[in-house]
Amino acid sequence: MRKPIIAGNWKMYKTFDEATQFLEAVRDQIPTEDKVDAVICAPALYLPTLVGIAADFDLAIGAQNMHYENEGAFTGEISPAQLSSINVDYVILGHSERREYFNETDETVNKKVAAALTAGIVPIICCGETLEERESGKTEQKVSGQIKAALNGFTAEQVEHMVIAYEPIWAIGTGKTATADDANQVCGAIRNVVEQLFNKDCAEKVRIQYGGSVKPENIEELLSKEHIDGALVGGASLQVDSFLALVNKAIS
Ligand SMILES: O=C(CO)COP(=O)(O)O
Repeated sequence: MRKPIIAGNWKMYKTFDEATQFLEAVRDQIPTEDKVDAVICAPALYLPTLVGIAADFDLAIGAQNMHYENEGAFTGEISPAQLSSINVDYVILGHSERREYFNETDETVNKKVAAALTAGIVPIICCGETLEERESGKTEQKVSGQIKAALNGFTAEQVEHMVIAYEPIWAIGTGKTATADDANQVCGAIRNVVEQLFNKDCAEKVRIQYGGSVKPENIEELLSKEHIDGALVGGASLQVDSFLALVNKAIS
């Protein structure tokens, strides 16, 4: 049985005060039983403060990106070693917005996954197809290619602790959710790829999230499906009430 993981991706939203107030508000309401992993992936600027606030309750803090080198002349970048030095637990890698606007490629995602492992940070590896790819029947081909590239060079023991997020690009921030059955089918295809590349045990252990217009109203149906182990949530993770509702629904 895989433990569900609900991760909020705040993207480039919230001021510092809004971010700290969110965590203070969540502090006393987050479920204490160990039945769900709740994560907030915040703007890098706030990570040390948020890690400090969340240290005494059940919320993990993640970054939204990082470089693959631990140090160097890379102005404006943040390294895996720097993230781990402030006890960041997770990092989102290969989000479609980074692939589209910031030249993230399958190759850099693969290097970043390796760097995250070395730094002891759990990667949340994103994949997903465009509307055009979906409509031309290329969804599984696209997603399998991204996952094969991202997982190239690792062992089953490493991969089983990673998180994969299937986020169809056309469903991100649009209010259009893939149907639970469609999302489950693609998540199942990803699990098959993991089984082919590694083994059945690894495929059964790796957690696969769905992302794209997830909200309290649709999360239960998504999570009721065999291959969907959680959600990577943008808009609905920005309000305390909806984030908590998502986390609570993941355990009920
Ligand atoms: O991109 C996403 C999470 O990484 C999804 O965003 P929305 O939940 O706002 O559609």
